[in-house]
Amino acid sequence: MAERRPNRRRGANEPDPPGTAPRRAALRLIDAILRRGDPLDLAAHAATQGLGSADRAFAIAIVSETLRWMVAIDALIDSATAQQLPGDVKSRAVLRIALAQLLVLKSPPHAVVSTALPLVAGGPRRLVHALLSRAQQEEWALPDQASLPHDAAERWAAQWGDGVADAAAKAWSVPPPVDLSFAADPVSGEWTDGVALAPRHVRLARGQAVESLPGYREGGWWVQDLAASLPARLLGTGDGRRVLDLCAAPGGKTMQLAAAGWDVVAVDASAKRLGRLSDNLDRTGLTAQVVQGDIRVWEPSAPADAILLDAPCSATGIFRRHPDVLHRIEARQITDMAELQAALLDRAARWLRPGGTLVYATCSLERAEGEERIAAFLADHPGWAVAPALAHELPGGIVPDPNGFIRTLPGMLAHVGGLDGFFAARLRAPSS
Ligand SMILES: C[S@@+](CC[C@H](N)C(=O)[O-])C[C@H]1O[C@@H](n2cnc3c(N)ncnc32)[C@H](O)[C@@H]1O
Repeated sequence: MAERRPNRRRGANEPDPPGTAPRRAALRLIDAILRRGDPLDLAAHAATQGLGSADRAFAIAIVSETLRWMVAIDALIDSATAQQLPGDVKSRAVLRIALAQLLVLKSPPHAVVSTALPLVAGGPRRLVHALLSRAQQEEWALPDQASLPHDAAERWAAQWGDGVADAAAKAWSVPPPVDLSFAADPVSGEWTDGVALAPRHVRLARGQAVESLPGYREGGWWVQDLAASLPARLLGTGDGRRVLDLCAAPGGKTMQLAAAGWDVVAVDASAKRLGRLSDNLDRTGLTAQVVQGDIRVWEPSAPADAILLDAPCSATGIFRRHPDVLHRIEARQITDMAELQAALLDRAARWLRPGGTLVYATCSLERAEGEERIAAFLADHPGWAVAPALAHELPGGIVPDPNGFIRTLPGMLAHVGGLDGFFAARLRAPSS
């Protein structure tokens, strides 16, 4: 992107300096996330409309790094202002994205300042200018480790202990590696840059363009965090038996199940997300029956041998990849999600043949959406039992918890790039 030095004074009708458009988009996007609570990936489309792909990627990078480092950036802003700027004023948002560019993305300072000032037109331009100048003169720097937003830090310290909350902050400070799941064991020698942490898995260092990796077109693999691949592994091979993949889109687990020989019925309420699932099946050459349905009302025509319910959840476990999540999710949403999960689990349990297996999973780091959900389900459904996950079913370094559940936490496998936070329980239906 071409950049130029800022004019000393700009007239009201002067055009924005080059490079302002992606920053303006970043400002819209961060507003949608922090004020309206919109997810980054949904809001990005509207906020970046009209931008080319490089500017769009830049706007999203600004927002992602702003969110990841926001606690530390806010502390810097507050240390330099006599009166604390309210959390939701535009000038704070402009300072946040400008400081993320200066301190994280290392954008040229003159470009950061010249493009920040038009964003506060009609507001405290002087304050913004003075603070950004001070940041440069005093060579402000961020700490080595990002801090979690207050609510998440408190919730996780209370649920998992200070060590896990600290490991989460560490994990949040660096973008995560790229995990690939394979339909069949990868050809040895083809992935020498990667490390296999489980069968049909390769982990690559971050920053690789997925489309340029070997075999992308042939569709032998797809991107899926190692933790996200664990629930489907609990169902083993299908040998043509029928599995209901409930809440299936965009289809990471559908592809695993199809590749493992299951006859898959993939159900999801979202037509748009099912479109991505169908694209994924087309690319990988795997097959599944794709059904659009809300499982609060939809019903299968016959009982299934197995069910995978990858329930909608707060998604707090995937905070490394979605740095907006921890800024958006509040206790109330976790409670609402837990209620929905209970309803979906209750319906899914009716659709299994006697003695069949149901795997329940969420990408959440909240007990209310995992351990507590299953405890409540078992209390309400006599005859159902936990079929404990076994150590040999899991990658080395991950062991089932004392209840036989899979609970991946920040800090696990940290020496090889860590894991998303996931919960999975395998349950057995009564045999009659
Ligand atoms: C965690 S995502 C699923 C991820 C997917 N299993 C995978 O591995 O790629 C949850 C999904 O639940 C779907 N969903 C939410 N509520 C639903 C409902 N009532 N009925 C069916 N699908 C629902 C959402 O559209 C979303 O695609």
